[in-house]
Amino acid sequence: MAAIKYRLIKKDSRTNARLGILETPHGVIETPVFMPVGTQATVKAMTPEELKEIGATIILSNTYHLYLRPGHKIIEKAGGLHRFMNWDRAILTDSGGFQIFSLSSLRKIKEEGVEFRSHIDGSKHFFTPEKVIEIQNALGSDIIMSFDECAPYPADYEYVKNSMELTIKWAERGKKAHKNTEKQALFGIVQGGIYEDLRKECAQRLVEMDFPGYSIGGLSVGEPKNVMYDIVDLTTEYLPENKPRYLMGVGSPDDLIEGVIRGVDMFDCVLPTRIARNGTVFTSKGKLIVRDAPYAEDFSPLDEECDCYTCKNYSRAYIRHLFKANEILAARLATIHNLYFLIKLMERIREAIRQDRLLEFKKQFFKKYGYKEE
Ligand SMILES: Nc1ccc2nc(N)nc(O)c2c1
Repeated sequence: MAAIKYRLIKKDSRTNARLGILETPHGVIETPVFMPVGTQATVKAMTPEELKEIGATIILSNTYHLYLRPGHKIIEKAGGLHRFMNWDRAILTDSGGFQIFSLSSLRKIKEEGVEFRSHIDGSKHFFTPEKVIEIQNALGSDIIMSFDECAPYPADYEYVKNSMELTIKWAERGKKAHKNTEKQALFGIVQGGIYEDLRKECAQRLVEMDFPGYSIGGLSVGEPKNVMYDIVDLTTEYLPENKPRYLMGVGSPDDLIEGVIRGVDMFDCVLPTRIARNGTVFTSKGKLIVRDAPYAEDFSPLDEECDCYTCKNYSRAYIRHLFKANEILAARLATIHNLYFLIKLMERIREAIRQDRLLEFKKQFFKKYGYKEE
């Protein structure tokens, strides 16, 4: 029996959007889904109960960070990541490839693996596809990622081609090393930069290896939005309909809608939690920097149309005050709201697919939010 089961419930009649159900060992997930990021075994400023309250069904954590601190062996001794962080719904762990390239200094990429220095204390480490699988097996996450190289943007064709070849080899080695297939679903990660032929080749070769799900990596790394959208469009074309597609590191409200339209089922992004801590929140009429002066005597909620705990109980003036006073509650109230906003957005997207009016929903949301149509 495989660790996860994806069922395609309905395809949108005019786009590549899909309504699906993803069954995992830690609960059922309705897709398309937004996954809050909990890199170091916590979604910053949120308790698991608050995450459940806002409707989160799956969260992310990270191999690179948890290996460095507190160490995957300690988490294994604690009974695994679910037990350690008191989260009994689904967890997806990223493999660390991306974090090594974005966080650590002194990296040496070889066929065998990647040598890097910890961003915490400069100690030297060596990740291989086998090591990364072993760490994720110890963490016990429900969905785990292959070890990949996320090519930088921009990068020339030769570099991306070699990098993609390495990602394929590492995916094969990781798949061989992964024994716990009943409990943990290993996804392949499609790379290939912005090059159509490399994306097609990478997707086809990963599909031949028959993973239970596929991530689209190497995007949301600084490329223009329309380039990202085009690469997503062409990559999903080569991925099987009956398996989930996960667009890594995305995103903002417009990116979520555009990604769903192009056939993506799963998303994660640090944006909602990160900007919340800096006092920027999503609202149905666009982003709002609540710490700004105009809100000093604005006693309305962050968003008139939002029914989250924050919007039901606190005013912009109060939340602005908390930010100005550097109070911890500021980050908590803004984070609750931002995560709820995106999780609610996904719920409205799923409803729009059900009613076959996704494009109308996009038009209406974009107009109100202040986005210009692509
Ligand atoms: N934008 C991103 C975010 C996370 C990623 N994780 C992995 N493993 N690979 C990528 O290409 C990513 C890209």
